[in-house]
Amino acid sequence: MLVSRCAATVGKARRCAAPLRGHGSPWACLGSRAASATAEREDMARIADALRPYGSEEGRVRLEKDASGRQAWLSLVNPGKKNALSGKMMAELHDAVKELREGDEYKSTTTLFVQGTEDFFCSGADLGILMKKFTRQDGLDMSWLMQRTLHDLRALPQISVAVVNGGAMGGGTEIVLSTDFRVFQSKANFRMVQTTLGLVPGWGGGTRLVNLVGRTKALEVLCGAPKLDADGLAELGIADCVSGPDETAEAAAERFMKPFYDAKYPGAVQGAKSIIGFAHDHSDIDVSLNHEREVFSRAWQGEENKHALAEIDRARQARRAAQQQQK
Ligand SMILES: CC[C@H](C(=O)O)C(=O)SCCNC(=O)CCNC(=O)[C@H](O)C(C)(C)COP(=O)(O)OP(=O)(O)OC[C@H]1O[C@@H](n2cnc3c(N)ncnc32)[C@H](O)[C@@H]1OP(=O)(O)O
Repeated sequence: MLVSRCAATVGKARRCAAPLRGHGSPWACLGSRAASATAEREDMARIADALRPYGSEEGRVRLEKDASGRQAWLSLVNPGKKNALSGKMMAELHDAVKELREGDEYKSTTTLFVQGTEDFFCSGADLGILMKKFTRQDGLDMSWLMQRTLHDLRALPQISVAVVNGGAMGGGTEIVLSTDFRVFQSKANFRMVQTTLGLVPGWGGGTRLVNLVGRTKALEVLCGAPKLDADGLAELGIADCVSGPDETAEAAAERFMKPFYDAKYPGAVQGAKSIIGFAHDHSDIDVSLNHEREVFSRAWQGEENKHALAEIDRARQARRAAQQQQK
C-alpha cells in the first residue's frame, strides 16, 4: 500500500488559503505556504520510496551531462517495454528532476534533453504493474507524484526539450507535453490513448495540452485519441521542430537547442525562463511584475552583467584607441 498522501498537506493548503480571504495577516500565509511546500516535497519523497519496489532492474531513468556541464540528458530506459514507466522509474524520474533542480553539478546546465531509447520515446505507465498491484489509492498517489514531478520538470531552470524518436503514448505523451519544447523525428507519432483505456490523463497532460493547443484542439487530441504524425503535430503546435527525412531526432534537437546552449550568460537565460514561466502560470499582472522585478534585481550588477559591461567598456576603449591612432 503506497503511503497515502498526507491529508494534513491538504489541510495546510486549505488553512493557507484562509488568510488570503481577509482572516489574519497575509504574511502568515507565506509561512504556511512554505510549510506546505516542504510537506508536499516530503510527501513526494515518501510516495516515490513506496513506488520503488514496483519494477525490474532493467527499467531505469538515466541522468547524464556532458563534460562542460552545459548539456544534460534524461533518458527513459525500459528495453522490451517501449520504455514504459514502472513504479521504480517514476521514483527515479522524481529523483532526477530533484537533482537537476538542487544538485550543484547541474548549476551551469542550460539545456536538458528528455529522450527515450531504441526506437520509441515512451508508451506511458507500465500496464503490467498498474493492473496487478495498484489499488485505487495507489493510483491516486502515483498520479499526484507524477503530476508534481512533471510540473517540477517544466519549472526547472534548464531549457528542456522532448526528443521524440518514435512513438509516444499515454503517459509518454504527458511527459512530452511537460518540457519547454518538443522535437519529433519525421516518422514519430503521438497518441493520447487514455480514453481508449477508460482512463483520463493521470500525469497532468490534459491541463498542459489545453495550455498548448487551446480547448477545441485539445478535445480533438484527447477525446478523439487520434494517432498524430509529425506533420499533424507541427500543424497543432505540439511539435516545435520536425527532423529532416534523413535526420535523427537527436540531431534535430541539438540544432534546435543550439541558441540556448550557446548563450553566453546561462544565469540570464534561466532568469528569463523563470519570468516567462511565472507570467504564464499567474494571471495577476502585479504578482508577475513583482516576480520580474525580483529576478531583475538579482541580475542587475550580478557577475554576468558586470562581465558583459566590462566587455563593452573594453571594446569601446579599443575603438577609441584605434581612432586616436588613425588621427
Ligand atoms: C497512469 C496512466 C497513464 C496515463 O496516460 O495517464 C498511462 O500511460 S496508461 C498506459 C498507456 N499506454 C498504452 O496503452 C500503450 C500500450 N502499448 C501498446 O499499445 C503497444 O505496445 C505499442 C503501440 C506501444 C507498441 O506496439 P508494438 O506492436 O510495436 O510492440 P508490442 O506491443 O509488441 O510491445 C513490445 C513489448 O512492450 C510491452 N509494452 C508496450 N507498452 C507497454 C506498457 N505501457 N506497459 C507494459 N508493457 C508494455 C509489450 O507488452 C511487449 O512486451 P511483451 O513482453 O512482448 O508482451
